[in-house]
Amino acid sequence: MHNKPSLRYAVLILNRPISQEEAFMKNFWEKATLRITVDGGALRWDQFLTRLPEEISNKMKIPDLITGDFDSITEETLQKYKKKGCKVVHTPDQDYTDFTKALKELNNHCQEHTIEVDNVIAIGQASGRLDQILGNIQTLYLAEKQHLLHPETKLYLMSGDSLSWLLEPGNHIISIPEETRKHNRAWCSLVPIGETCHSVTTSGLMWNLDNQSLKFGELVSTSNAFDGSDTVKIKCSHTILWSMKVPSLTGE
Ligand SMILES: Nc1ncnc2c1ncn2[C@@H]1O[C@H](COP(=O)(O)OP(=O)(O)OP(=O)(O)O)[C@@H](O)[C@H]1O
Ligand SMILES: Cc1ncc(C[n+]2csc(CCO)c2C)c(N)n1
Repeated sequence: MHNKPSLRYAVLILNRPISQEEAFMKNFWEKATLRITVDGGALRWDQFLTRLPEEISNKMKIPDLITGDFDSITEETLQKYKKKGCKVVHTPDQDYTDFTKALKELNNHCQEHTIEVDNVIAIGQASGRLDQILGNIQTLYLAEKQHLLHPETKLYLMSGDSLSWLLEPGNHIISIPEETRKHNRAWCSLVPIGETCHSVTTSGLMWNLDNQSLKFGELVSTSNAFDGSDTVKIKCSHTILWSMKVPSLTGE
């Protein structure tokens, strides 16, 4: 047995209902190195806390940072968290989404406080507004292309029991949790966003690709599945969006 390196991560709460199971979300929040709520995300966090017994929610850590253009958070909630001592950063720029701006503030905060995180996990149901969902994918791209985060920091979007991130050109090995492998409807997908991925080769999937091209209007690998292997291996020539089911965090 060897010790796993400690996981340093930041959690970002976007403006969607938090569908994660209470025990998971509570631990995930408490163990984070940094906690950020993005605009209306502060309301969602506040609502989530009402699902926990008061003696527990009262003892929980407060957000380190509340950001946004503040068109969604209520003044009451903003003041409540200010009083608790949360740092508030207003990001009024209307050329970037609050999620994108929150990543910049996260990076500033890390530099100011000499904090390092290996992973940033943004939590928010992908639902309702397709433009916001696509905007969130654009943020994944901007984080990479505009170096919004430390080059070693990975960014993930968690929506209910689905986890998504970008696979940059090259080779990737993804460990598949046992619970996902055994689940008979565990899905995954490889989606080329904005450009053709000229060559993709995979192993560990129900529908593997062999030096094939992914392109909208031609081939896009949605509703793929795992073949039971411990890992999925992917070689891609261009950036693609990988999404997969993670162990149920919703009790479903
Ligand atoms: N329907 C949705 N689906 C997915 N993500 C969403 C949705 N609505 C909001 N979000 C995420 O939560 C963040 C904060 O949402 P909020 O509603 O406060 O922002 P907004 O003012 O409507 O839009 P923007 O974030 O672009 O300024 C958004 O930047 C986005 O990442
Ligand atoms: C070409 C272009 N399209 C849309 C917007 C609008 N916009 C994009 S992000 C954002 C913030 C939302 O809270 C707003 C209003 C823009 N600025 N530029």
